[in-house]
Amino acid sequence: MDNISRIRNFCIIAHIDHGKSTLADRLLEKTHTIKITEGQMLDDMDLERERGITIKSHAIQMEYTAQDHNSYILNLIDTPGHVDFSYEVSRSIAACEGALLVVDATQGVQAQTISNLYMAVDHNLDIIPVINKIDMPNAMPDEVEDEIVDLIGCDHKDILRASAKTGEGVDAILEAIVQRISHPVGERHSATQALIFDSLYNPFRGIIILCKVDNGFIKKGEKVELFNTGMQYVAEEVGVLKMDLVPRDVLSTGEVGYIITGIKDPTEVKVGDTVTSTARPCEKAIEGFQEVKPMVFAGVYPIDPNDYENLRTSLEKLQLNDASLTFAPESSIALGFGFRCGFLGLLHMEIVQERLDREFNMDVITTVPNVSYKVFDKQGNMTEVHNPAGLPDPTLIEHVEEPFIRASIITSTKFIGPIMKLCLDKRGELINQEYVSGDRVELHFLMPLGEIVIDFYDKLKSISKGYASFDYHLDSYRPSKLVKLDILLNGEPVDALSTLTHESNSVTFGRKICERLKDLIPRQQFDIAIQAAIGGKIIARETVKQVRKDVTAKCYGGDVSRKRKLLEKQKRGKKRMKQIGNVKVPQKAFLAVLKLDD
Ligand SMILES: Nc1nc2c(ncn2[C@@H]2O[C@H](COP(=O)(O)OP(=O)(O)OP(=O)(O)O)[C@@H](O)[C@H]2O)c(=O)[nH]1
Repeated sequence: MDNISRIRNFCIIAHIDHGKSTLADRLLEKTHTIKITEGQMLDDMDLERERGITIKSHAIQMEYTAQDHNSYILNLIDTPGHVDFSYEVSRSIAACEGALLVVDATQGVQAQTISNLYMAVDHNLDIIPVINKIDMPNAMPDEVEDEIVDLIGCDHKDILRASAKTGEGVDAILEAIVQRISHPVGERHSATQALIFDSLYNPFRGIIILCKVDNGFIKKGEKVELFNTGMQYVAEEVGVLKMDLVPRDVLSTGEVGYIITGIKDPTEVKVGDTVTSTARPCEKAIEGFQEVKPMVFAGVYPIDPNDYENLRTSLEKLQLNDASLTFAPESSIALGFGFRCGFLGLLHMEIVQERLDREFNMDVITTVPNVSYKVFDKQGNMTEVHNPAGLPDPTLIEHVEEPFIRASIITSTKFIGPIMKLCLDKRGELINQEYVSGDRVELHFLMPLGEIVIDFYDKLKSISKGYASFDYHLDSYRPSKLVKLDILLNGEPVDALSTLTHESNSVTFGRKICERLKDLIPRQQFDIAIQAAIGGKIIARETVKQVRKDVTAKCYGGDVSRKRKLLEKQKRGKKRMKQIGNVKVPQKAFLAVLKLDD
């Protein structure tokens, strides 16, 4: 396909649950790309379907005959909406010329509507605003239209109205994509430059690179080079992405497609890198691609120490299509050998843990998540610490800095009181507040990221009854009075349970953790003392009393098969338990800190 003027590369951006995936399905259906029978076709991972959210971005090509009777190629890149996955949004945006900005007619503009819009505007995308869910009885399309006009400064007539559920207004969206989104620009005859925006792992074919060709072309069978690594490969197969991979002879300027090179090692392919042709090499990589910045770190340890190498391979494979995941080996006295992983947020962390379990059959323990700290010693040297256990001796520390974020919260005025209280309790500072429309306001806070990762999002949702949306970006590192809180089980400190906390509430925090651990650690054959300590001083203590009865006692000498069954059952129940000293600690206990007030 050489006619670049007939290509449209676009993505759909929206706040979570505003209907991106449903609209994507409807576009696929209207263009006869697929027949929708059940559920949403683009969310193909089980996990996505169960959680009803889009985790991974997907790319798919449609053919559409427009009112001008010409046939167009529309490449849609679906994006996730949760705040943890904004990185995936940024890389989809980098491969597109336009975006549908979807806003729910019952909810109006929300925090990620704004942040995604800014990202799209930064990349000079043509924006088509769409008010979705107009079929709902409580839809307020006129009010939402006013909000969008205020936000983008567009004309009322530029805003489309649709229902992704009933299909109303979807034809007009397809026409608008053709008419209002620019076609890609690029030089077919210049050096080859293609942006890798995603990659997939296939056990038979190796790594599948998804890319958009910005300039030049890539031919089947020719040699290609990954710009940043300098590694060369043969493009064994190239093609476009429909519901399946569709092989082609060449991928031309402006096209979105895939390359199979037989690469087996996931670490060789970096999302954001540029692919070029060795015959027509480019001089510079494609710019403007946002570097991935993990915000939250946690230890991930195999329950069975023999699984360490398997865990490494699994993480490498996961990283391949989740470029925002980082990991480095670490060891813990309590847990043995594992990895310190970097995530974009807590939801991302949970999803990685579940994917390790489901897709790679790995049983892992995840430790308390924390942010990264900058530790300055008395000589003025700075080290970045991703694990509280790695904090140097307090006598050597001059000061510690922690990351602060700028949070934006959009809500109804009636929730301002409780939201202010929540943010101030989390050491936040109100910067300003602005009216979005009617009774809705946007609040800006400066807050420590460490407080957000703990349980902020859930609390915000509950106090606002779901009517508050939240977005954030990193502001700066600032000095904070942080202390390390250690947890001891039967007198032994457990490094994997250490946390850094603000001095002002460290004692209350320590007490709450002990109480929570008491509920989470099951009774065993002996009493278990749980203690919290700061700088060697015990500040709280709880005891888990011993069990009285041996569960298998009544089987001794009796029914062997029954006893085996009972043990099997216990074994399954123990799946996510780790033996620390003589105490068995379940996965939940490592994350106790996240749910202190439940
Ligand atoms: N009534 C009605 N419901 C809709 C419409 N569009 C989407 N929905 C519903 O809204 C919910 C969220 O839709 P999704 O398409 O999953 O939203 P999303 O924006 O893709 O969500 P994430 O991928 O998780 O960000 C689902 O229950 C849809 O069935 C619509 O036009 N009308």
